[in-house]
Amino acid sequence: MWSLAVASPHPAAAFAAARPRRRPRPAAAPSHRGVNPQRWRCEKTQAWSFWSSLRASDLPGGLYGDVSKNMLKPAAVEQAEASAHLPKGDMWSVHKFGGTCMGTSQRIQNVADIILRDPSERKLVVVSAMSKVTDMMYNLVNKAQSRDDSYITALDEVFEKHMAAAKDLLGGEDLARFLSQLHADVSNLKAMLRAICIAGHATESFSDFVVGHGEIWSAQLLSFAIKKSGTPCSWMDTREVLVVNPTGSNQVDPDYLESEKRLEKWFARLPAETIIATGFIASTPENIPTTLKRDGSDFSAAIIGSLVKAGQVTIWTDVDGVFSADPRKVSEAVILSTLSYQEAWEMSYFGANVLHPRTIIPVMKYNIPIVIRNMFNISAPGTMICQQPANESGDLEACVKAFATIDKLSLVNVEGTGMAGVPGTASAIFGAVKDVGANVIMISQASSEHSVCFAVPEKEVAAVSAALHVRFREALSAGRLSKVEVIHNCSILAAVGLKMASTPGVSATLFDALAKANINVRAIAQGCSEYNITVVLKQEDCVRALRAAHSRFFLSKTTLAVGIIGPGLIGRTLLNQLKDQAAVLKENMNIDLRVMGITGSRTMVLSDTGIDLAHWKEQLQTEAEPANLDKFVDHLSENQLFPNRVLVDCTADTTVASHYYDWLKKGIHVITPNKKANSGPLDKYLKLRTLQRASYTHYFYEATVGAGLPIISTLRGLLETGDKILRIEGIFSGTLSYIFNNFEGTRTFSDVVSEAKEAGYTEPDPRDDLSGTDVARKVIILARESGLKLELSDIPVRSLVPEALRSCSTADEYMQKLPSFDQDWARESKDAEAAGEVLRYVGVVDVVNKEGQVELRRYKKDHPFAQLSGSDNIIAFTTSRYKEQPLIVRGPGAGAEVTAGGVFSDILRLASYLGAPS
Ligand SMILES: NC(=O)c1ccc[n+]([C@@H]2O[C@H](COP(=O)([O-])OP(=O)(O)OC[C@H]3O[C@@H](n4cnc5c(N)ncnc54)[C@H](O)[C@@H]3O)[C@@H](O)[C@H]2O)c1
Ligand SMILES: N[C@@H](CCO)C(=O)O
Ligand code: NA
Repeated sequence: MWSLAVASPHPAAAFAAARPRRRPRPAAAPSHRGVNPQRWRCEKTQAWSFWSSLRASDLPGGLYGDVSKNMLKPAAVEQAEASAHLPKGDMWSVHKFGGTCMGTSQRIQNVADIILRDPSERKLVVVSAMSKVTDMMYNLVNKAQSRDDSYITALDEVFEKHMAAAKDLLGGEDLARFLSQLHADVSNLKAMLRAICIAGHATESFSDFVVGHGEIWSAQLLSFAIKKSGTPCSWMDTREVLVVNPTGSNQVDPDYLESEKRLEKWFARLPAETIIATGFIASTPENIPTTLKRDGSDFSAAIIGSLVKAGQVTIWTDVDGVFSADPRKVSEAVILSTLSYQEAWEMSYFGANVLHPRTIIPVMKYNIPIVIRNMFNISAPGTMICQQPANESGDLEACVKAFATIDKLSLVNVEGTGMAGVPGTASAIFGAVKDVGANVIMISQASSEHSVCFAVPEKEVAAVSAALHVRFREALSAGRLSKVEVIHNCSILAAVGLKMASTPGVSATLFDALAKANINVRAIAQGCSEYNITVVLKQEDCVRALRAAHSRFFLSKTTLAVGIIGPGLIGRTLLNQLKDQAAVLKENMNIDLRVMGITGSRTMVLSDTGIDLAHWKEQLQTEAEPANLDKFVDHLSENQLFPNRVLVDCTADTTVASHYYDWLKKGIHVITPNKKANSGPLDKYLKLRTLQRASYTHYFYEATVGAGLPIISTLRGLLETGDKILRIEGIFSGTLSYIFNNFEGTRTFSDVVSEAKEAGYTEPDPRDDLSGTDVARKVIILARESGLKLELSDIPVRSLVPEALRSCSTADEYMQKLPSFDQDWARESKDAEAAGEVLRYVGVVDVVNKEGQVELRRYKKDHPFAQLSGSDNIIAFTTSRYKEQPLIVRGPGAGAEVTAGGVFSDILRLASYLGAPS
């Protein structure tokens, strides 16, 4: 069940004060006079007419008198004379407690305590039968009808249940009175059920009469429990008061005028200040017992609330109020503090089954607030449903109160050019739909009139489609209609809010949230009442859509489900950084990052709610399953909890990179330090970038060049603001920078390479660095980013891997053999030093000439490139704006922490694109 909860600053939020608001007493309020014997007789006549409507053949001799006595003698009658005059000028506080609230003697006592604490002077409490009793009673009737004798023991159970509750709650004379009445009722019921058993049939009114005892007993129990504390209390058999007319289809319409008259009579007899009334049961105008059918006790409370013009109707239940969305689907759903009647109405349509829409109608007429409260959590203020003033703030969040979904729908699309301007098409379509008895849930037609689409329950769509094909056979064969198409497995997502009316931006925000979660909208409907924007989407996307929309409007967390591929040096450093920063992100930026899976090349771990980042390594050893990239990706994309999904590729693998296109297509964002995709075959790269630009799915790769240094973002910034790139030149390899910065004096080249590897600067295979390939890849990435259409093979590269070592099968073998070339390197370095120069391995993107180079060059010792230290990269952008002096970015361009930091900041950029505060 749901309840309401938005932080609205409406004064109604102050409703939590238990005392109902006082209003001037309406002139039409029932007058409550003293006992009037004339009316009492009138009541008696009605009761008789009810009984005479039962078929005599159904009843054993002698029963009439007994049962009618019961009907005519509610316990309260006996107190009538003793009752004080009704106080004037205060309004009724109406409460309703459902079966769960009345489930045990302890709970009934708690209900009594709640009522006693209500400071209102006049209280009317509507109760359901104790939980399960209504079912037990229906079961009795069913058993008797099917001539199953076990109805007798089943009735004994009913008796014992109530006797036990009474013994717990009451004592002395009250207990004796309740038990003697219970005993009398049960023996009457036994006789009646025996009659049903003999006849093998029970009329609806018989059945309703039997079942209604559940409410009678619970009302009596509660009224005795309240009286025990010294507060006068009467109970009301609502069959004497509520008059309803059956309207077919399991519904009844209250007769307010007649009910009000009867209520007046009741009060004339029993002017009580605290009244416990039976929920659910009522009478027909002919005094035949009936029930309020599916609308139940809430409806009783609402009708009675409207009859007494209550100050407030409180519906007690087992949830804290009405939620902003189904909390089983959206864990951040909040309790709404207030809802307007119309909003509550809309919400209840969508299964937020706190209230049936019909419950709202009677109280809405008199602007009586309904409060939904949790009887098991009295401290929760609950949700008040009332009339609300128009929104003046124009605040989008306040506009949308709640979200709801309906599953198992199909869309039917009737399309063709022959509809435009032809009156009667809609009537023909919906006439056919009506003829098969299908319920149309939403309708949409664009003003081009070339198609009408509507949603119906999945189970009705086959009949609808068949009927339309028959109805439009001629139009289809003549081509005036091109198709009657069914789109299965759809769901509806609805945003509900009275104040959406005339507030621009609500639908834009909703659709933006859906687009960013890569959710395709199949159809849209919004009536001009603007309480509700309905979108139809694929059922499989529905929960994600709900979460995406909810998190956008309720400024709850921007949630991101993360999958990490390749927990190597960078991957594990990133996981550590995520672990350390997660709480801060949640607290300060409302970003909730959950790592839902980690996969290496051999094993993987998956989680539905998020891996504990303090223990992922152990999990990868003990709880892992064999790595399977497809399964890994499915796991991430099928998670319903988090609308936004991102894969972080921390491998250097070409195969992994080849999947980015498919992932982006699935709406999964991709973030990577892996250069393979952007420096791979040009056609694939262009395809990937085109897809990325055309979709709402993001692809970030800042760490592919200069690790955490802002290289890609700087270049983007220049390009997007209209600067023209002329040349990008620099030291792009952290490894080679480190090597040449440290390869001085007596040190050997191979030692320095080993150090770079140890420091985590090198590629998994250091030959990728030494061969210049890694630099060439970076040059290609920047060249393509600048608009050049170059392949890796277009870049001439001076490799630093000696010919003889290029064929080594492993990186280790290469590292072992490297020292034999130290002498050659010593010579080259000495030559440079003698000329007052240093060796630097540089990359150039020459945009003007549309080419790139990767070379080992010598620079004078005072050249900026000669000033570097550690794994520094230096990148100089010469542009139209930065022509005399290039724009230079310099700093460590390799290493675990800075690289993982670059990847992390891409993740946060993604979160902010998805709506997190920036
Ligand atoms: N080290 C740096 O300073 C630095 C800087 C910028 C970019 N990068 C890039 O970061 C990436 C990772 O570098 P690293 O130093 O962490 O390398 P690494 O070898 O330590 O980690 C790579 C991990 O990926 C795993 N892996 C390989 N293929 C896989 C597959 N198909 N499926 C799943 N897992 C797979 C490996 O088992 C390993 O655990 C590389 O693309 C590298 O170019 C590194
Ligand atoms: N191996 C790479 C890592 C950064 O991309 C380098 O040394 O620059
Ligand atoms: Na970078």
